[in-house]
Amino acid sequence: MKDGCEVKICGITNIEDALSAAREGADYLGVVVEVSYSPRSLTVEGAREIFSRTPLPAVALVYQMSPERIKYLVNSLHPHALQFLNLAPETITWCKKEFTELECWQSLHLPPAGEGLDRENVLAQIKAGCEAGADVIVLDTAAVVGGTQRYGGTGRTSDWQLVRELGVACTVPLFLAGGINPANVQAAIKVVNPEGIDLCSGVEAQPGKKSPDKIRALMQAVRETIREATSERNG
Ligand SMILES: O=C(O)c1ccccc1NCC(=O)[C@H](O)[C@H](O)COP(=O)(O)O
Repeated sequence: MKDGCEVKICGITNIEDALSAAREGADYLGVVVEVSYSPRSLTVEGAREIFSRTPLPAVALVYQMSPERIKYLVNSLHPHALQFLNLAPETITWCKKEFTELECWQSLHLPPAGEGLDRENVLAQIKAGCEAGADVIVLDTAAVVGGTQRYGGTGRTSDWQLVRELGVACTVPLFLAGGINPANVQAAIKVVNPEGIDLCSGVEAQPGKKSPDKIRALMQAVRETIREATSERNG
C-alpha cells in the first residue's frame, strides 16, 4: 500500500461545498464546466466564484471543448488542472505547450463491474494518455443511468481488481473513480492501491449538493485505511 491516497471531491456546484471539502481535508476539488450531459455542469462564468475563492487546487472537467474556449476558460478561472473527459492526446500536448504551469488529467472509462471489458483498448488508451503528457490518469465508470449513457457521476463501481491490473500500465499517478462512498472507500483503496480517489455522488445529500457529514465520514475512512496500512507495514 502506498504512503497516502489523495482525495478529489468532484461535481462541486457551489462555494459552500468547496469550502466544506477543504475543511474536511480533501486535496482537490473538481468542477464540471460546460458539459451538456452532466447535471452538475456550470458555465465558465458560473464557475468563477468557486475557482476564485476555493483554498483547494481546483480541476476543471471538460468534454470536447474547442481550443479557443479552453483558452478562455484557463484565462478566466486559472484552474490547477484541466481534466479531459474524452480521450484527448493532441489537446493535452497542445495544452502543455500553451499553458506550461497547467496540469492535464485524462479520464478513461470502464464498464460497471460484471460487464465485459476490452482490455487491450483500455491499455492503449492509458498508453496514449501517458505518452501525450497527462499528469494523472483517472479510471472512472461509464454506465447507462436512467436510460442515458453517462461518462462520469454514475455512482457505479467498476471491477477494482481489473483496475489494479490495468493501473500497472500507468506511468503517471492513477486516480480511481466511480461509485466510491464512505462505506466502500476502504475496500477501494486496499484493492486498487491508487495514488488518489475521485468521487462525486457518494458524498452528496442530493444531486448537485454535497453532504458535509458524508465528506467527513469519507475522509475519516481514508485516514483510517492509510493509518492501518502504515502500522501493518511498520510491524
Ligand atoms: O459528476 C458528474 O455529473 C459528471 C458527469 C459527466 C462527467 C463527469 C462527471 N463527474 C466527474 C467526476 O470526476 C466524478 O467524480 C466521477 O465521474 C465519479 O462519479 P461518482 O461515480 O458519482 O462518484
